[in-house]
Amino acid sequence: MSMLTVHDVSYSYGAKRALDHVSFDLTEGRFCALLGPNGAGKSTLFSLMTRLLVTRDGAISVAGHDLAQSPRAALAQIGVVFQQQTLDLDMTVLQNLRYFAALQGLSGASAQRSIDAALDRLDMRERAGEKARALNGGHRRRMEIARALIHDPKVLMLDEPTVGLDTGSRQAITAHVHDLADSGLLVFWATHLVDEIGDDDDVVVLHQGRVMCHDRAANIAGDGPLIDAFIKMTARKEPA
Ligand SMILES: Nc1ncnc2c1ncn2[C@@H]1O[C@H](COP(=O)(O)OP(=O)(O)OP(=O)(O)O)[C@@H](O)[C@H]1O
Repeated sequence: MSMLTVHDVSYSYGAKRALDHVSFDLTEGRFCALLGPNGAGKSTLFSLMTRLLVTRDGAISVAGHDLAQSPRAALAQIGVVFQQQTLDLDMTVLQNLRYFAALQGLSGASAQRSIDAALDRLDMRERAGEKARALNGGHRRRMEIARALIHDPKVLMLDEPTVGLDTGSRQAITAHVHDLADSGLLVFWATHLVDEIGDDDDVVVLHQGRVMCHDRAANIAGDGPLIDAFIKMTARKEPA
């Protein structure tokens, strides 16, 4: 089933065209990387998908809900982890999650059930009593992913979630998030790091605001490594 549809979306910051007729369609139970170099338009697309920005050029729908016409229904199906950390470091993991659950209208036993389920999915239950400040970078990110799952969305979006993490933490997080896709979520993962993508993952390559291709990673890579295909596809420089 179609979970995230981007249809002919364009966006400009003044004279700067950041997205140019972007279209793709993603289905449930998949890990899809939005792969693009710096400045490709990944964060702009995330901002449009979460309605931090709006455009009249094109349409986005989430789990069948048009984002412009039914924003509440569409946003209810999205869990999002932004590039910048958004935790209260002086609260415990559990307090942070309870606060977010309350913002989502969850309380009491049902909130606790959702929190426990989200912590289990990220293997974070034993950290629930620790202050966020005491967690390492990888565990803070895992907690943010758990938080994004509390309201049981169908789509999990992450904007370059491994920036600044060491190799072990990056690998742990990419493995956890692939497991979430295997359990039925659509995971949409913006990155410029090819090594976070497996052969079986879907990839949308974005460059200078345009979709260069959308296919399985193995098909894009062909006979060589994915990085070579990516560099070739994104070698073209913007005209001065
Ligand atoms: N507020 C803004 N005003 C003007 N131009 C902007 C603004 N934000 C982004 N841009 C430009 O729009 C283009 C797309 O930027 P965007 O941040 O979406 O790319 P990105 O792929 O997320 O890059 P990065 O990986 O560096 O975060 C870039 O050329 C950027 O310079």
